[in-house]
Amino acid sequence: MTRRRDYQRGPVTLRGARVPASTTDQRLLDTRGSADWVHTDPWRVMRIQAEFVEGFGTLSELGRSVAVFGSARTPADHPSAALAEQIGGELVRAGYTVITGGGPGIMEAANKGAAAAGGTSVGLGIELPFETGLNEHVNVGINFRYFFVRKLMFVKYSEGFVVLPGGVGTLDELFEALTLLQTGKVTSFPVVLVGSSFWGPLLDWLRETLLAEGMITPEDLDLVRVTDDPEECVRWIVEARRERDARSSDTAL
Ligand SMILES: CC(C)=CCNc1ncnc2c1ncn2[C@@H]1O[C@H](COP(=O)(O)O)[C@@H](O)[C@H]1O
Repeated sequence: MTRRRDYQRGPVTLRGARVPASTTDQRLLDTRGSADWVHTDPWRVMRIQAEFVEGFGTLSELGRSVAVFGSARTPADHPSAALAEQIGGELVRAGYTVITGGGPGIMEAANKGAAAAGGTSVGLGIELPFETGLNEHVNVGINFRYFFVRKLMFVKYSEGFVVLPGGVGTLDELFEALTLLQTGKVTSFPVVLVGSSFWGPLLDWLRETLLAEGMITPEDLDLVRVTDDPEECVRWIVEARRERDARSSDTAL
C-alpha cells in the first residue's frame, strides 16, 4: 500500500519522510518501548493543565480568601510568627479563608492561627529539592510542581495579600502583586506589609531611588500600606472589600 502524502496528527500535517509508521493511538496502546516521552514538553503541558484543573477546582469553592506570605525560615518564637498567627486568626474571624504557601515559618504560623480560629487553612505547597511538606496546620492542601501555576492561584483566589518579613520568595510574591496592580491586571487588591522596621528601608528605596529616577509614579507607592498591628491589617482588607463591593453594586445599577 502506498503511503498517503499528507498525514494528519491532530492539527499537525506531516509529509514524506516525516509520516510516522504508526498512529497516535497505536503508540498509546503499545506499552513496549522507552518511557522517555513522559519527559517531553507536550506531555509536560498536560501535567501543567492538570495542576490548573486541580487548583481551580479546589480553590473556587473556598469563598473569600486572603493570602499571607513571609519567610519559610522564621522560628516559631519570633515576633513575626506571633503576628502571622494573630493575623491568621483575625482573618478567619472577619470571614476569610487563609491561604499560604503551606511551608514552615510565617506560613505555618498563619495557618496555625487560621486553623485554631476554626477556619479554612489552605496551603499551596511547592515541590522543592529540599522537601519540607505541608505544615500540620493546613486543612486544605495542594502540592504544586510548578511555581508559576501556584503563583496564579494565590492571585486568582485571594482578594488581598498580607506580606510579613521574608526573603526572595516573599519579595517575588510581593512584586508579582505590585506588577499586576500597576498594570491594571488586578484592581482593588489590598497589599498590606506587616512590620514597619523591616519594610521601611525597602519603601525608602522605592521612594528615594525608583521614584526619584522616574521608574515608578507617586501613585505606585500608594499600592501598599504598612502596619505593625494585626487588627489594622485585617481592617484595611475588609475596608477594601467594602469599597469594591460598593463599586460593583454601583456599576450594576
Ligand atoms: C526551610 C525552607 C527554605 C523551606 C521551604 N519550603 C517552602 N514551602 C512552601 N513555600 C515556600 C517554601 N520556601 C519558599 N516558599 C514560598 O516563598 C515564600 C517564602 O520564601 P522566603 O523564605 O521569603 O524566601 C513563601 O511565602 C512561599 O510562598
